[in-house]
Amino acid sequence: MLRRCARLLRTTGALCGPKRGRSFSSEVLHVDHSLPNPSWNEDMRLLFDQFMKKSEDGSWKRLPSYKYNPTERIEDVKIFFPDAKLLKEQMSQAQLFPRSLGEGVGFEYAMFHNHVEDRTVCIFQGGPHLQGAPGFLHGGAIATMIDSTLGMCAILTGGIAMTANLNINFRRPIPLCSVVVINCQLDRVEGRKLFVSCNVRSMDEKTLYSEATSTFVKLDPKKKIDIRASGAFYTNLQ
Ligand SMILES: CCCCCC/C=C\CCCCCCCC(=O)SCCNC(=O)CCNC(=O)[C@H](O)C(C)(C)COP(=O)(O)OP(=O)(O)OC[C@H]1O[C@@H](n2cnc3c(N)ncnc32)[C@H](O)[C@@H]1OP(=O)(O)O
Repeated sequence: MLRRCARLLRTTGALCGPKRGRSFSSEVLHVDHSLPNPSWNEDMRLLFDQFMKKSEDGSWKRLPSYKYNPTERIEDVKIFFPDAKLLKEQMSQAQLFPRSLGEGVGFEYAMFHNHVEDRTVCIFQGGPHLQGAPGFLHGGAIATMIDSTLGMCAILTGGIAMTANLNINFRRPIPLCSVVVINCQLDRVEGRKLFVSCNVRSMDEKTLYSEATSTFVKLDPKKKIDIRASGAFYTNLQ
């Protein structure tokens, strides 16, 4: 495992985050990070190929994933924010948290969604900078990927929604640099509430690492979100 981590560390830093005031080439802005890169180990590639095969008949779809907000996404969420100008300024500097670390050292993942079954699967290789207990993934890193996968499952089914509640049972520690599969499903919808759940298992499915249930709430366009009310977020960007 240590040798694998060392190899991952050597591949670090292919893409650095934007610095304020700099502009980015469309090459950087439009990199789809859910495609294989040199830091992916054999297990990750094998699972990716298996899901790509499943996607051939259209039942599963690979979800592209970008570090920076595509313009269309800003348009999608504008309706919930009273100050569209401020939103645009802030979002132009923002990076998707799980994509904000260098290649191979943080969150390497690809998600696939099945629209018929309302299921989302994430194949996830947690890199050496996500360590919690020595040799194992940090619980917060696991929670991040669980939240992100549940979030995609909820959003793709119900539209723009946010995590209202997330319960996780951590059953076994996840070895650093190993590959796990996060299997999410939409359980039910009640009004604006989307109930989703998932488990995190080893590639051979024999080890159950974690289980989670969550409630996402669809945002109500009548309730605008005032970015200025969130002082920390706003002042950090000044
Ligand atoms: C932002 C969308 C982006 C879209 C683009 C997609 C791009 C990339 C996707 C990546 C995936 C990311 C996934 C990660 C998601 C997150 O981590 S979100 C961050 C963490 N969450 C938050 O910060 C949310 C903070 N909370 C709120 O803003 C609000 O509380 C709320 C929006 C969740 C709900 O507020 P409101 O709309 O006012 O709803 P209410 O009227 O209060 O309640 C509606 C019903 O929901 C029930 N409810 C509310 N809160 C909870 C709760 N904590 N637990 C359980 N249930 C809750 C409430 O009881 C109401 O139910 P009834 O209708 O009365 O039955």
